Amino acid sequence: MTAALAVRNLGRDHGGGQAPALDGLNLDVPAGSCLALVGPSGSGKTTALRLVAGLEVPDRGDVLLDGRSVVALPPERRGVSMVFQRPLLFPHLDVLDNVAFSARVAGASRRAARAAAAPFLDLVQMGGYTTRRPGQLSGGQEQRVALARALAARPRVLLLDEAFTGLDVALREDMHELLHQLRAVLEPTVVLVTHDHAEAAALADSVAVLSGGRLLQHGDAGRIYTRPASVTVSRLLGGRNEVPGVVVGGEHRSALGRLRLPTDVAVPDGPAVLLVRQEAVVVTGPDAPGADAAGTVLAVRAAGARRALTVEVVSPGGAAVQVHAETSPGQVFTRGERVGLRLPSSAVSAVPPEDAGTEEPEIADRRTADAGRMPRTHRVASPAVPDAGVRPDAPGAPRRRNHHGDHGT
Ligand SMILES: Nc1ncnc2c1ncn2[C@@H]1O[C@H](COP(=O)(O)OP(=O)(O)OP(=O)(O)O)[C@@H](O)[C@H]1O
Repeated sequence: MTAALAVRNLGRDHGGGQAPALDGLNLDVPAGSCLALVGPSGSGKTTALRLVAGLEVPDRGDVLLDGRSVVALPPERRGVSMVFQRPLLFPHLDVLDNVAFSARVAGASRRAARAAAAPFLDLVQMGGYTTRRPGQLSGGQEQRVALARALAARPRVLLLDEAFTGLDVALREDMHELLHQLRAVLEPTVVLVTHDHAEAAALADSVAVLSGGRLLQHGDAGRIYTRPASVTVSRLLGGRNEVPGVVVGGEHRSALGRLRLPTDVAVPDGPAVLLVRQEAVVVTGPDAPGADAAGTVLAVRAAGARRALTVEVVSPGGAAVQVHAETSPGQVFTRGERVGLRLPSSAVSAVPPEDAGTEEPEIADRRTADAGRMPRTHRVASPAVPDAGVRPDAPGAPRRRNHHGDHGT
């Protein structure tokens, strides 16, 4: 019940002079692994899932399961199930009949289909709700039933399109735990689309970053956040710290001072932007041993159980740079306080500047306009209109309405 998924040069155009929704996508997802697709709204994530599911036909390229092309197969014969942000259960069927649906479509009797469906409801801990109608369930319960229905089709590949987005934090964490358990038992290959970096980091083995229909980077989930290939990827992954400077002999020099780069960060000598994840920055007392820099707290903001700090560091020459950090629960800092900053080498990387006009090396003896540029407010988009897709196992179901209000063809 698992398959290696590969997409090759996958492309989809919608015409009308629009840029391709997906342009030359190449991805390999090993059998049983989980890939997270992330990227801004309109970057082609849902299109990629729909092409894999067979809900749309690619204009170019191929989709392969265990090395065999499935593009000529209808959705219901691909061994792929998709779960959407909205559960899309049949309101007139009880929970068990909803989960039994794919077996019924395949020709099983109602009794046999219900018997086969029951264990999947148990798996999602909804075994006690078999006779309820979807309208009698909470949103989280409905989503569990939708997941059970997708799994009951025994997919080799499970596609989750922002399937946990509408749930509250506690419920989302429950669903994450459930997905871990389901993966251990059923081992489907999973591709999930999410705007939530914590979700991608928690669930995925690898993360692919899309922008404008193109793949910018695909890498190990444990590394891509600390080794983004570019400033753009860093921003798309929610990274907030970008410190312009220069690299000389494996050392980054900036208003922060001199930082030795990890040996696996291969950046040539010259202008380079230092990237460091805000959650990896360690905030200490100003004179704590081992601090890489010291600065003044400019802002403190609640970030769940943690605090997000903005710290201004001024070099001896007067160059200023802002560093974003997240403190551990229990650490208390106030505006105006002097603090030390430690930048663990495992979380530090450097990439060439993308825009020579705005990413000037900042080692000169002057204050910069960085105060206005550095504190990035990265947008973690959340679509205004929830996905209203169809299931591949629902023949004749209507195409979804996309987020821009127009219908598919
Ligand atoms: N049926 C359609 N007709 C025309 N254009 C479409 C259609 N479906 C999608 N698009 C366009 O294709 C591009 C990619 O859309 P897609 O839904 O794949 O993006 P996404 O990354 O999933 O976005 P979001 O995060 O908002 O869900 C967008 O520019 C979108 O407007």
